[in-house]
Parts: sequence; structure tokens; C-alpha cells
Amino acid sequence: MITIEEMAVVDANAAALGVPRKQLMESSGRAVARVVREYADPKDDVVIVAGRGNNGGDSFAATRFLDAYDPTVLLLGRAETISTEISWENWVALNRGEYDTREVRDSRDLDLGTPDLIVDGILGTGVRGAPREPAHTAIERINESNGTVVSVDVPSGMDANTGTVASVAVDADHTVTFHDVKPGLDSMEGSVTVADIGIPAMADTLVERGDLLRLGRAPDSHKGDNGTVLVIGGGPYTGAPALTAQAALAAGADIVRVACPTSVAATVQSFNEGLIMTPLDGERLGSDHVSTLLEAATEMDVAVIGPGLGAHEETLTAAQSFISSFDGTCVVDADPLGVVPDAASTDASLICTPHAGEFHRMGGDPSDGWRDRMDDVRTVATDLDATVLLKGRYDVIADGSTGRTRVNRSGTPEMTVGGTGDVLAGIVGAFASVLEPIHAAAIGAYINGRAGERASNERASISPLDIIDRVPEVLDA
Ligand SMILES: NC(=O)C1=CN([C@@H]2O[C@H](COP(=O)(O)OP(=O)(O)OC[C@H]3O[C@@H](n4cnc5c(N)ncnc54)[C@H](O)[C@@H]3O)[C@@H](O)[C@H]2O)[C@@H](O)CC1
Ligand SMILES: Nc1ncnc2c1ncn2[C@@H]1O[C@H](COP(=O)(O)OP(=O)(O)O)[C@@H](O)[C@H]1O
Ligand SMILES: [K+]
Repeated sequence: MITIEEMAVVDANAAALGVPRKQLMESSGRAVARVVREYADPKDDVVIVAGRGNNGGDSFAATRFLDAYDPTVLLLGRAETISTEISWENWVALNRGEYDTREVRDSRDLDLGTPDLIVDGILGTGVRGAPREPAHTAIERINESNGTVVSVDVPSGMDANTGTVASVAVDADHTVTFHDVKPGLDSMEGSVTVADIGIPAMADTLVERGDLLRLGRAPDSHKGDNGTVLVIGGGPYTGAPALTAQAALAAGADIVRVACPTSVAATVQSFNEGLIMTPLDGERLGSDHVSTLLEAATEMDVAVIGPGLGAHEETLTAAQSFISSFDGTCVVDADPLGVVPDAASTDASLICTPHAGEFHRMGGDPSDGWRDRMDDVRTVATDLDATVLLKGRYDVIADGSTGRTRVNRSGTPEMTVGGTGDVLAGIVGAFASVLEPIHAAAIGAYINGRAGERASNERASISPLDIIDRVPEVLDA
């Protein structure tokens, strides 16, 4: 099962892995033709009704595999309104090849004839709202005809995610859907064929630029729409919480608050006046701070606990008490990772970001190879009912509740410099306020690594601040 949004990510990641959309369209077209040949007799009259998007493009490609039927292609709309490059190229190929193509400018021109088989390539996953003319009339004419109807990807007019029909939809005898079945097709009449269109097997595991589609920031997003983050850190160290907080801002958090001991609060504030401070009396995090932290955390979308807290007994006890009492989304990094296994049955949605040593302390035993690590991380994530991001040359991310596992390959060896983990925790925190944990962690690792690559390209040795500086440009890439 795959939703429209997930399909768009996988499609874009296939392109990032070297299999461009036009190649997928060719495979889709071939898959449609294979099913048509199953249901059409040799001398049948086949008509292909195409829309102006890639659904239509698929049916243009299919045409070239249906020469035996000498099909007629009806484009609903003027050719110059074809809305995608790859669809246009397939339309041009049909016309250069002297196929029988017609442009139907409005429903008065629509003459379906009495075909034995109709390919419905009008609307697919890109439909928005009720089909407009001439699609509306075309759908009604297809439903009135006696021909066998084969729909491309989705019966036109149906919402692929929900199966709902806004006004009219094609009543398909057969639907050829691509890569995986869409939720809306589950409950419909007619047969559904799931066609493999050659998307690389790892396209939904490997984190690539297609994943940035998940961040589709609402164009009119206002302050606070893109998340608020509480960083709980500092004590022995001042730099770490400041890096995490600045990274969260760079990754799009609107408001970042830092809860840290008074002994370091002024220094942390000095790093960035945009940070709001919540000073904790004393030199280090202690149990009498926990209620203040819980209060502060409930006002924010995400808490990030760990950077620079140190491993003092009292601090770890306080961290454990916070984690087990908190019921929101919480990124755990650095020393407190060791207490996560003891903070059992917390209601919080935890995102743990260990490196190999911390992973060991959490009960994990990281294999050498990243493929084996996928199982190791999934096991620990499931045991802890948390999302776990095991950092390394390849970052391995697993969601304990679904078992979904992803792998991020971005980054450079220069990133083993201290502080890159603090930066990563801040980026993940910012994304966790707008994305589900597995994707916040996966995309956080991807962005952190890509920013590190850019920094490494520009200078021999890099600092965490160099990575932070490049996060915004990577987000816009
Ligand atoms: N995402 C993927 O991985 C792949 C998608 N492919 C095809 O691409 C299709 C999605 O293509 P698109 O995103 O271009 O969208 P569609 O081709 O489904 O529809 C978009 C087109 O229809 C028009 N349209 C939208 N709503 C309308 C309405 N209510 N009334 C009339 N016209 C309307 C739009 O202006 C646009 O021209 C899939 O269904 C599938 O057939 C395949 O090429 C295989 C790969
Ligand atoms: N050898 C490497 N090659 C590429 N990326 C790396 C490498 N080592 C670490 N990274 C990246 O740097 C980030 C921080 O990893 P790490 O240095 O282990 O964290 P920490 O700073 O907590 O020790 C990770 O997200 C990882 O992707
Ligand atoms: K369709």
C-alpha cells in the first residue's frame, strides 16, 4: 500500500538514484499495454483517452506498444496545455510517428465512437476536485459505452488515497496501478493489476532529495507554524546546547528555547540572541529542575535533551525522570541515551540519536556493515518503542512501532569532528515538530550530511558552525 504523497517521494528518489521519471513512464506504458492485450481481441477497436498530465503521458507511451490495434488517441484539451515535459515528449513522439491522435478542445468535439476497449488515461493521482470539462463528459461517455475499460493507475475521477469520487469517475473493468496499490483502490470493483515499473528496490529505504518533498512548507506559513523546540542541555559544557539550538533555528524552527544551568546560560545566550533562555539554578541539571522542564516542554512541539548535559549521576537521574514523565516528542542525544532503556513505558515519542558507542550502552550491538545494522537498529528501536538513528558512515534509522527502516548516505569523514551530533540533534528536533519521527530523523541525517559535504568542499577541516551555516541552502536545493 502506498499513498500519493509517498509515491511522489519514491518517484523523486528513483530519479535521484538514476532512474528518471520518463523511464518510469515508459515502463508504465508498457505495463498498461500488456494488460490491454490480455483483454482485447486482435482486431478490436481500441481508443485511448488521455488527460494533460502524466496519467495521459503513460497512455501515450502505452500507445506505442499497441500498434497491433492501430489505436486512436484522444487528448482532452489543446496539446499546448499538456502540463508536463515527459508527457509532452511522448505526445510529440506519437505525432512524429504518424499515430492517429486528435485534440478534443471541448466536450462538443468528443466522439468516442463504439470502441471494443478504452484506455482511461485522463486523470491519475494528480486529480484535484471534481473533473472539469471535457474530462467530466469524457468520463460519462466512457461509462455509457459498452467497451472494456482499462484505467491507467487510478480510475479517472477517483481520489487514489481515499477512493472517494467528487462527482464522476470511470467505472473501470481493470486498473493497472504502478509500483504499489494505492489505498483508494482497495475497495473498488474491477480488477487491479500492480505493475512493477522498475523503481529501484532501495528507493524507499535510501534517503534522497525526494524526501524533501515531505517538508513541503506551507507557502503562507506563519511564525510558530514551523515548530517550536525546547533544548535541554549544558552544564559542564556550553557549546553543545548552543549548537543544537542554532541548528534547530537553521532547520526552520520558529522558536527555540534553551533550558540550561544558570552557570552557562549567559554564555549560551551570547551565541545567538534569537534563543530564549530558561535558566536552571546551579551548575548542572538536577532532579529539582524536572518540574520546570516538564512545564516548559509542554508549551513546545519538541524537546531535545542531552547536548552538553554531562554524565553526573544526579543529571542522569533527572534526565531519566524527565523522559519517563514527558508525553510529547523528545529527541534524546549524548549522555542521557544510556538511561532510555530504564525510562521504560514513557508516553513520549522518543527519537534517539546514538553513535556506535552510545548504541552499545543502549543495549545494541552494531554490526560492521550497514545492511546488517538495519536489523540491529530495528531490534533496539522495537525494544525501546522509539525511533533510533544510529550515526555513522551510513546513518541507519528505524521506527520501533512500524519497523520501517531507512538509510542515509550523505556526510563526509570530516564530520567526525566534535559537535556534529549536537547539530544533528537540533536539525532532527526542528523537523520532528512538522514530520513523523522516522522521517524527521531520516531527513535530519540527510540534511546534516549534505550540509557537511558542502562545508567539506569549501575548506579542509570543518566546524559544526560551518554545517549549521549551510543547512538553509541545502533545504532550498
Ligand atoms: N508518481 C510516480 O511515480 C509515477 C506516476 N506516473 C503517472 O503520473 C500520474 C500523476 O500524474 P500528474 O501528477 O501529472 O497528474 P494527473 O496526470 O493525474 O492529472 C494532472 C493533470 O490533470 C489536470 N487536472 C487535475 N485535476 C483536474 C480536474 N479536477 N479536472 C480536470 N483536469 C484536472 C491537471 O491540470 C493536470 O494537467 C499517475 O497517476 C501515473 O499515471 C507514472 O508515470 C509512473 C510514475
Ligand atoms: N565517516 C563518516 N562519513 C560520513 N559521515 C559521517 C562519518 N562519520 C560521521 N558522519 C556523520 O556525522 C554525523 C554525526 O556523527 P558522529 O560524529 O558519530 O556524532 P557525534 O558528533 O555525536 O559523535 C552523522 O550524522 C553522520 O552521518
Ligand atoms: K486514469
